[in-house]
Amino acid sequence: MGGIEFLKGHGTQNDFVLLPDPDGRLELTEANVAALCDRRRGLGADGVLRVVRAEALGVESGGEWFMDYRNADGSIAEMCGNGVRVFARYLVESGLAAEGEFVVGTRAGDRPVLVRPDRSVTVHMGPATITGTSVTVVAGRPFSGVAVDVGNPHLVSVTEDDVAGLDLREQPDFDHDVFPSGVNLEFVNRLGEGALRMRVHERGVGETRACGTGTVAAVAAALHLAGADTGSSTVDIPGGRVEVTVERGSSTLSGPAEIVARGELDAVWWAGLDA
Ligand SMILES: N[C@@H](CCC[C@H](N)C(=O)O)C(=O)O
Repeated sequence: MGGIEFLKGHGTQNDFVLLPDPDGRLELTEANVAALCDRRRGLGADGVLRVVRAEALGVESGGEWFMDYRNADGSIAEMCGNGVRVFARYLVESGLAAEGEFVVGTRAGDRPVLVRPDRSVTVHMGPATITGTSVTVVAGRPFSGVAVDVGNPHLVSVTEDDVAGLDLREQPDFDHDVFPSGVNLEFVNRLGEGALRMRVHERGVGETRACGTGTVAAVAAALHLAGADTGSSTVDIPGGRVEVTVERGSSTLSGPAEIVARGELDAVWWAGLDA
């Protein structure tokens, strides 16, 4: 039995296993994705990016390739900003797309990307929509936040407390009536004009070292709280720095993307995961 091709990559240390599956033959289940992403019994990653032709899934897209994204716990999410950058980098490095501009299909819709020779990728992330306010509780402390939809749900708390001191090892509480499908939680400090620092607790993963959609949500929320709806900012996360621009009805995310390894999954191990 032949092995299953994989690659490992990251965008600002938000790390992913990529599974090239052009014709949509691989069966992904919650169990096999969770095992693959486990840092002890699998390869370890914050999520899986299945690289599949949109046509093979019967998905409408202006692009040839569809990013089938799964969180580390096996759940499906609509969108992943760092994942799209890594996905695009892989397509170029493997000769499946030419450097420059092309479109990647996602569950949140088409995302145009620009892949540069210096390994940085800009993604057009679509609208960042303010949907209301809510509260999250970290280790008994409430933080009020701005709810932002970036294709997936976010609650952004801009705080004076140094976010470096937060204990995000446990799932913070949130209002399940406001976020019935769960929510990504961002905690943000303003560092100065056009500069933010952020930590994140991701839905379906836990604390990660970066979240692309989260950084777009953070900039949109910080602008909103300052009475603005357009602007640009750097966002420092534990895994590095990205640049975000929010406009009316659109946004962009720019940052690095790396492919770090490639190999084969053991076919017997993989087949046994669902047994
Ligand atoms: N890390 C991602 C977001 C991945 C999805 C998220 N955990 C969710 O469930 O919505 C990013 O870079 O945007």
